[in-house]
Formats: sequence, C-alpha cells, structure tokens
Amino acid sequence: MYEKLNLDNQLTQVVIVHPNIKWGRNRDTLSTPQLRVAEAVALMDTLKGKVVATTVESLKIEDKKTFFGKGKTGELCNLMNKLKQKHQVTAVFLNTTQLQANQRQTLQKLWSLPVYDRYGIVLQIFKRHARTQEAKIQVELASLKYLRSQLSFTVEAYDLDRGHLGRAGESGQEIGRRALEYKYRQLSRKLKDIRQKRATVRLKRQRNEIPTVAVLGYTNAGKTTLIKALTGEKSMIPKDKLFATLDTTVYSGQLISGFQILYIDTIGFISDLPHDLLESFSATLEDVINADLLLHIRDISHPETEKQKASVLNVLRDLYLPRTALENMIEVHNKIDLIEDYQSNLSTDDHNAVAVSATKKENFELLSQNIENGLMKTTGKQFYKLQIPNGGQQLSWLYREANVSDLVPSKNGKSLIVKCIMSNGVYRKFCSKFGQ
Ligand SMILES: Nc1nc2c(ncn2[C@@H]2O[C@H](COP(=O)(O)OP(=O)(O)OP(=O)(O)O)[C@@H](O)[C@H]2O)c(=O)[nH]1
Ligand SMILES: [Mg+2]
Repeated sequence: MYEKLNLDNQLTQVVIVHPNIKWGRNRDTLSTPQLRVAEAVALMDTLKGKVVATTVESLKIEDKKTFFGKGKTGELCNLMNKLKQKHQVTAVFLNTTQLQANQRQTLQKLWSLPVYDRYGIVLQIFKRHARTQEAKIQVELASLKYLRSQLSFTVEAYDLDRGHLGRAGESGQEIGRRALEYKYRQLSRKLKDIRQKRATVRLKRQRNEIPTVAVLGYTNAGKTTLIKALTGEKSMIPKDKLFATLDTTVYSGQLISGFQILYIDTIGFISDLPHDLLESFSATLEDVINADLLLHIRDISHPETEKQKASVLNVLRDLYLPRTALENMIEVHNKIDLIEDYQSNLSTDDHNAVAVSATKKENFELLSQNIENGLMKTTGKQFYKLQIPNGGQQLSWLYREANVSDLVPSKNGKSLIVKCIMSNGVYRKFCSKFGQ
C-alpha cells in the first residue's frame, strides 16, 4: 500500500539542510546546530544513506510557501545545482520536524529533488526496526497520520480500491482521506486489543510484586547492551543504530544480592521527536510511567552528552511522570571505557551518577547496589533474608504475601534460607504470626 513511500533508493546520496531557527515556539533552546546536524547524519547512517554535503542555514521567519525566504531559497537552488554537478545527489533531508505539503512540493520543484523532513525519515527507520505486532501497528498509525497531513500530494501514491470506497462526485483527495480514516480506525481497534493484553500482563506483574526498573535514555546510549549484560539475556541484540529498540520489552534479572527484578528496555529518545510519532508510542511508554524505578542511561563519551541529557529530560517532562519518579531516577554514565579522564570532566550535578561500561561490565556492583537502594526507597519495601523451618507454613505464607526471590536449604538441611521482598508491614505480620 505504501510502496511509493519506500525511500530506499532515494536516500542513497543525500544533502542535509539544517535550518537554524532562532525565533518563536520552535526556537531551539535545547541543542546546538552541531548536535542537530550530527543527529541528522546519524539518522541517515541508520538508513545506510551517504551524506554528500551538510549545510546550516539560519532561518529568521518561515515562509509559508517555500519554507526558506526568497533570497535563501535562491541561494540554496544554486548550491543544489553545484552539488549535483559533483555528486549524484538523490534527495534532500531538510532537518525540520515536519514540512507542510505545499512547502515540500515547491522545494521539490525548485531543486528537482525529493525532499524529506525529520518525521518522514524517523518514520522510515521505525518501519524497518518494528518487530512485534504492536510496534508495527504503531508505526503504521504514525504513517497514516503523516500521509493525512501530506494528502494533497501523496494521494496518488495510495493504492485505493475506488470501486469499494469511492462515492459519486467525490474527488480523489476525499476518497484518499476516507480510505486513510477507515484504515486508521481499523488499526486503532487492533491496537486497543493488544494493549488490553499488555495491561493484564502489567497487572499480573504488580500482583506478583516483582519490582520493575525502566531503562531509558537517548538512542544509542547503550540501554539494550546494559540490560543484556545485567541479565545475561542472549536473545537481545544491541546495534550501533538509532532506534534499534522499538518495543518496551521486559527482562528478568537478579541484583548482585540475589533479588529478582524486572528490567524494561524502552525506545530511545532524540531531541525533537515529532509529536505525533511520540504519541503513537506513548502507550509503549506507559510501562515507564508505571515502573518502580527509572534508570537514565547516558553515553558519557558522546561529545553532545549534556544536550542529549536535556533532550531526554524534556521528553520525560512531556510524559507527566510523578515528581518522585524523576527525583529518584538514577543517572548512569555509560561507555566510560571510551574516555580517558572520566572524573575530571564531570559537572557538579553529575556526581551522584553511577559510571559504568556496559560492554566491559565495569562497576556493576555499585550499580546493583544503587538500584537496590533506589527500589527500597520508591517501593517502601525491603529485602529480607529469612531462615525458616523446612516443611513449615512459613514458606507458603511468604509466597502468598511477599515476593520470594530465592530459596536454598541451610547447611544441615533442617531449615530454608529465603530471600524475599516485602513491605515493613508485611514483615511485621510475618513476625507476629510466626514469632521470628
Ligand atoms: N565502548 C562501548 N560501547 C558501548 C557500551 N555500551 C553500548 N555500547 C555500544 O553502543 C551501541 C548502541 O548500543 P545499544 O545497546 O543498542 O543502545 P540503545 O540505547 O539500546 O539504542 P536504541 O535501542 O537504538 O535506543 C552498540 O554498538 C554497543 O555495542 C559501552 O559501555 N562501551
Ligand atoms: Mg536498544
């Protein structure tokens, strides 16, 4: 259905044009043009497109028709012509959140090249990386939203069954719009079913009282690598790619003290994720909202690590997390193996962070301890190691009322050593019932 939007062969030799916007709501206060251009290059890299040139162009006010004003558009026409003489340019990536349909059309005509915005590019990456049914539907819904906004020029790209959907006197555009809405409703229903199942699973998890730790952060920071290293999960494949993970997936792990917890791997953030796109994934992020503890993984070796942090905190703010969730969030500085003098580069508010190397498994004990302390604080629960008689009622009571993580017989075999997590209140009940 969307074949004509498959950008594979158009995105082989790309020119990146970055508009440096200095006004109004879109003013870029969080990041530098360098970070934005680096992000754009990384996005293209993920799509295996070669960047033949990048240019940062200041934009004082957005022109409704051409995006850039007249003078700048003319300059850019000259630049495109020059670049075309040197390279086989196949497309332009205009690094703005979303172009209006008419702006895109005008620029495409002027430059005689297909023009893509950030939404279109990110969507393309999401399409390639979606694995589960939920992720695929979410991506498709986001595509439909995008198509709807670009309808005037993409309608012919839509494979419509006119006989079935068309009505007498309807224009191609109207038919297109209705077809999109029909498909949108269909997919939304499907997604609702899947999410209901997810909610049931979450409820079960909460009932089992196994603490959950959501691992989040900027894309490519090493979230998947870290969880894989902490849990020994073999099925996970970290990739040097943006948005390698599109689904929140839960992995069971153990802290060094032996207690069982669940890690949730999440979709990576970038600055200025198109809003509709983030919305399509907001249900996926519900697991983050409901987690007992948040781990913010940062690639501390990245030259723009501070700006990346600001972007992540900005996305988190939009999720309306409880204040305490943010206060208790643990910051993890990853990839310390890539920098020489980690300590001396720290800013003052970085001192509470835990520095690790996910690939070298460095400093995992400290991280584990921090997670344990964090969970105790956020859940109000404690980790207990109890010695109970073998064959008594205590064990089934603990299975019912607490979360049993581990169970081993004592040396003489007469009793059991049980590790479990429970609130202080539950522990007091246990003591008064069994006289511990
Ligand atoms: N040198 C070094 N490389 C690391 C470390 N942790 C992760 N990486 C590399 O960083 C790249 C990205 O790792 P991922 O674990 O896929 O990152 P992610 O945060 O899950 O990325 P997304 O799912 O795309 O958001 C991979 O090439 C990893 O091998 C580390 O501690 N040191
Ligand atoms: Mg990942």
